[in-house]
Amino acid sequence: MAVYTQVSAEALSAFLARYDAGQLISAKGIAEGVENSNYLVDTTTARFILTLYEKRVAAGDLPFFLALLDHLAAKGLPVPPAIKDRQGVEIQELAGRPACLIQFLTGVSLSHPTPAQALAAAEAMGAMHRAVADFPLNRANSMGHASWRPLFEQCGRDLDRIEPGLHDAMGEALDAVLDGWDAQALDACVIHADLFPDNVLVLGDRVTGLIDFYFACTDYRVYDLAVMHSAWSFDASGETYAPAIGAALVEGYERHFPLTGQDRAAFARLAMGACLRFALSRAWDWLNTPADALVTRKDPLAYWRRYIAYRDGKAGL
Ligand SMILES: Nc1ncnc2c1ncn2[C@@H]1O[C@H](COP(=O)(O)OP(=O)(O)OP(=O)(O)O)[C@@H](O)[C@H]1O
Ligand SMILES: N[C@@H](CCO)C(=O)O
Repeated sequence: MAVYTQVSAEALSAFLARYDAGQLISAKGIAEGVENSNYLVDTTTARFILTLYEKRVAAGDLPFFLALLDHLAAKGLPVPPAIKDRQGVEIQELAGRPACLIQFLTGVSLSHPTPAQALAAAEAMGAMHRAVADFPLNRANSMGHASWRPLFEQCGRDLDRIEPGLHDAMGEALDAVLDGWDAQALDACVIHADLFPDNVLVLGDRVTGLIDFYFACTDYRVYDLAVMHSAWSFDASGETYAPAIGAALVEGYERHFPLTGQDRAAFARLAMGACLRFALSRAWDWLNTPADALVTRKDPLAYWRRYIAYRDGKAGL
């Protein structure tokens, strides 16, 4: 369960008093997610999400994320902007953490997407990439390719505790994927970088929310599609590839950005890179989260298996 920071009713009532947001009725910790602490907050006037930012979100990056959400919301994308208090302040401090009160969006977090939902979500990602064309800010990708080897080295030989031989196999994978990564002549823009099914809200086949922009950054545009492809087109164990979902993602995305020959040629490497990014962040968390923590650790091997599928041409475009 992703509630790392507990908030008392008194502290939350005092926090809400800064806003025109009614009186506190209830606040429930949200089980989903691994990065931040999230509460569903009901007041006498509305429902909100309260997010307290934890380990991987630097407070100094919050103005970028919130400006991006405001920009996308102003263009009609279904993203949840932060609420401003009476003084116009969006970023507060609560229980010792940076905190924001966020607009609640209706819809259901996806766990087992259908091809129609995949198509709609990838189309929404394409619309997002269009909408950032005049967004003036940039943010380096803190979980981008330059961070993978340092993270691998921090995990070190402990990787072999996850699976014997994993350390050397991942080392070889990094050598192969990183060689020439920088030299790829691909478009870059602000991307979501973590658009997993659980970060898309839907009602039926309609996308009602794109959420969790806290890895958003400037990187190769098609890398965002590759992240999405790796997250959506496999079962949870990473063993079974679902080509119909993969094809639906590409079809949806191409409604905004038809893939060029260069995009297609780069795709397998981008997807392998995405797999290493998530295998490594999961491995780090796996090795450093106590087994009795109130958060469900995500399986790094489920991402390592995806890497092998892309490498061996068993998944892809
Ligand atoms: N604005 C919102 N409106 C409605 N529900 C939301 C909103 N923001 C978050 N949620 C709910 O809270 C859950 C957790 O949120 P979120 O994915 O942002 O957490 P996280 O810890 O950052 O997750 P992750 O592990 O994906 O990085 C979501 O799956 C969704 O159900
Ligand atoms: N979406 C990521 C968590 C955020 O880094 C994962 O499933 O590993």
